[in-house]
Parts: sequence; structure tokens; C-alpha cells
Amino acid sequence: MSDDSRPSPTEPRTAAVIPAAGRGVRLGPGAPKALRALGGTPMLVHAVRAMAASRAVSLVVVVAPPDGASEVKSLLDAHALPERTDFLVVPGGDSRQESVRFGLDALPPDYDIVLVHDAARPLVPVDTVDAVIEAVRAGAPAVVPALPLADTVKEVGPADPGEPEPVVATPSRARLRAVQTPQGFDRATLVRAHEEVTEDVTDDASMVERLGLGVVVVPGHEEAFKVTRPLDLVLAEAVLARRRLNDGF
Ligand SMILES: Nc1ccn([C@@H]2O[C@H](COP(=O)(O)OP(=O)(O)OP(=O)(O)O)[C@@H](O)[C@H]2O)c(=O)n1
Ligand SMILES: C[C@](O)(CO)[C@H](O)COP(=O)(O)O
Repeated sequence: MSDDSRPSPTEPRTAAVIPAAGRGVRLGPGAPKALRALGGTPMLVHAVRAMAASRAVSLVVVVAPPDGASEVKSLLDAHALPERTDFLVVPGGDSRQESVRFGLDALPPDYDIVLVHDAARPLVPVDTVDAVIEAVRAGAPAVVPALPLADTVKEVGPADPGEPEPVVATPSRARLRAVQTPQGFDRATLVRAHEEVTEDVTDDASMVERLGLGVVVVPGHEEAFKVTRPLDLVLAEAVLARRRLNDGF
């Protein structure tokens, strides 16, 4: 689904919502994270291109920092993006959840499948995007790309001030997965989840889980990592430099 043609009129229409309204506190001082440069181009532009690389995606809704919607619009105008994809920019909210909801509210009616993709995962390969879309098309209400864990995980208990945290359990990692984006949804399911689930969650699929509906996993990709801390930016620059070398530009 990653060539230059448009999706056929009989295919379900797919839109991608990109929450990009976070500050990036863990990355350190500077511009909002999505606007910081990666290989000389704002991270958000990489994320938008990653979604638009899939032939199935015909609309990308960018959820901009609350006071930065016009800056983001100018940014998208200034960078080459595929002509077959439409773009919308809306202001974001105080939390990722709220930003995604604002993105969903802006979706035109004729989209059946919605991807939600962090601007902070700028390098996700198109094959991962397409695998998520295929699984939703095959009937899953919610799909997450995920990878097995490399580290052993400990659950810790509360600690007295100044004391080390006590380990209370070591879950078997065989069935644990580190979840990435884009997460893909049947649109009606995602909208219902955002209407009905009020607890704070860290990803959209957990809201669908709370509705009691099935969420399935497709293989994630190492290059879909999230740029969260300064070292992630170093890794992202290295991955991008390697791609540019391999592509010969
Ligand atoms: N109010 C918010 C908070 C986060 N996000 C987006 O959600 C994605 C994942 O969030 P994260 O990596 O945690 O980004 P930040 O919230 O910016 O990071 P931090 O917690 O370090 O401030 C990012 O693309 C971020 O822009 C958003 O759209 N609106
Ligand atoms: C959605 C997510 O990227 C899946 O791993 C993640 O949960 C976002 O978490 P964050 O704390 O908002 O970075």
C-alpha cells in the first residue's frame, strides 16, 4: 500500500491523527518536541511523511501545540508532502488523551479506519503502518504494533522517603510487549472509547480494552521507537543518517 496511487474508492478510507501537542519535558529545554529538528527537518514532518507514505492513508490530522496551530500549518506548507494526502491542523489539549480527542472531533465523516500516531515516533517504517491497517481491515477493532522486551521487568512497591524501592514481583516477560504507534482502530470503536473512558491512560488501545473489546498485536519495528529522552534523539539522528546513506541522498 505504499506506492504513489490513491486508494481505490471501494477500500475503507483511512485517516491518521498525529498528537504533536506535547512539550517534550523529558527531552529537555527547547521548542515543543514535535517542532525540534531531526536531520534538519522538524520531527513532526518526519512523522507526517511516515503516515502519508502509506497509500491507504488519505488524510493526516495534526494536533498542534495549543498556541502553535498556525506555525504548524506553515511548516507543513513549507515541506514537500505527497499530493494524494490531505492535511488538517487542529490545536491540542493538556494531555495526550485530550489531544487525540480533539483530532478525532476534526475528522470528516467518511473515514472508517483511524490511526493514532505519536509525532514523537518519527521513523516508523511504512511496512509497520500498513501491517496495522491490514489488521483493522481484517476485522480487529483495535491493533497495536509491539515488540518483545529486552530487559527483565520488576514491579516495585512504595518506599519510605530516602529508602530504596522494594521489588514485589518479577512478571515473566515472555508475554509482555512494548507497545508502539501507529495504533489502528475501527473509527466508531475509538470514538466510543474516547466518549466513555474517563480514566487517565497512556495509549488509545487501553481505552478500547476498558470497553471490553479485543485489541490485537502486530509486529512492531525497532525504528518506531519514541524520542523521549536526549539519547533517543542521538539514536534517531543515526538511524536517519544511515537511511540517507542507503538511499544515496
Ligand atoms: N498534551 C499533549 C501531550 C502529548 N502529546 C503528544 O503525545 C505524543 C507522545 O507523548 P510524549 O512522548 O510523552 O510527548 P510529551 O508529552 O511531549 O513528552 P514529555 O512527557 O517528556 O513532556 C507526542 O507526540 C506528544 O506531542 C499531545 O499531543 N498532547
Ligand atoms: C502511546 C505510546 O507511545 C505507546 O507506547 C505511549 O504510551 C505514550 O506514552 P507517553 O508517556 O505519552 O510518552
